[in-house]
Amino acid sequence: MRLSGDSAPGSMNSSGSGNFLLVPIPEYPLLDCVPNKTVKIVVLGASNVGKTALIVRFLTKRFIGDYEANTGALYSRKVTMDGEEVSLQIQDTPCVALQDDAEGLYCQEQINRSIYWADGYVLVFSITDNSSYRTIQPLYQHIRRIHPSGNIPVILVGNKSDLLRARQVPAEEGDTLATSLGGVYFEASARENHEGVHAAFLHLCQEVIRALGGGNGEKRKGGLHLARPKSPNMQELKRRFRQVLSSKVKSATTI
Ligand SMILES: Nc1nc2c(ncn2[C@@H]2O[C@H](COP(=O)(O)OP(=O)(O)OP(=O)(O)O)[C@@H](O)[C@H]2O)c(=O)[nH]1
Repeated sequence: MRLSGDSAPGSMNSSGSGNFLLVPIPEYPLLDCVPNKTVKIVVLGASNVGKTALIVRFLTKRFIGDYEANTGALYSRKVTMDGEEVSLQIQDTPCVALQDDAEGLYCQEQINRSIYWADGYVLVFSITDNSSYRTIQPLYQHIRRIHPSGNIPVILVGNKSDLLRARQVPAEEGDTLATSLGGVYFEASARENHEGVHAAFLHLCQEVIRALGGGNGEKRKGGLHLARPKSPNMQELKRRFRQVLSSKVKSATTI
């Protein structure tokens, strides 16, 4: 899902649907990235598992409960990790779904772009929804098809751990699956707890930095060649850039 009003990050504007709160997420311009240290993370999973809620919890420490339908927002943040400044970019995505044969995935092109673009992957299911758990393996295989070689930094998050009575997926299954994907399993509740969510994202960031060799953020780009995902932030940036250009042209022509 998508945060209401996230095209105007950082503002407290309450316009738009009255049913949704706007959480201000501190942003900085993408052009202002920390040189050579950018960590790009994409959050993937089935519908209603809490992808947006986890991102919002991680970035704002808050849980707001209701979110608008997701169009794939990109959030950017400067963070300090192990004493070093890092540009962190987190891509929210529309849901993926299993095909009828339960092997393949319905997956929008926008998601493929995000998978290609990212350095690290948060695969989310809900512990209360077994079918969301069953999408994880095909989802990982899909990522593998886009990145056929090399290490894929990945974590598996079983969200909604506050709903213990409705649990459909035992923790051991999450653990086993994560291990088989070469990642670590985190159980978390975006609703109830910031620490678990924070620990999960932090772990992935560290894995990504390690995989990039502490290097320049440029990684293996085997497989498909896909453009960077479009995001509200980039579009806004381009709009501003065009504005500046056209004002320069105007002032140049009036001299
Ligand atoms: N109880 C509980 N509810 C949660 C938790 N995380 C999210 N939710 C609720 O689950 C619903 C879906 O959350 P979203 O963050 O919109 O999920 P999403 O995966 O982005 O959904 P899609 O846009 O369908 O892909 C919302 O009603 C949230 O309030 C959680 O940890 N515990």
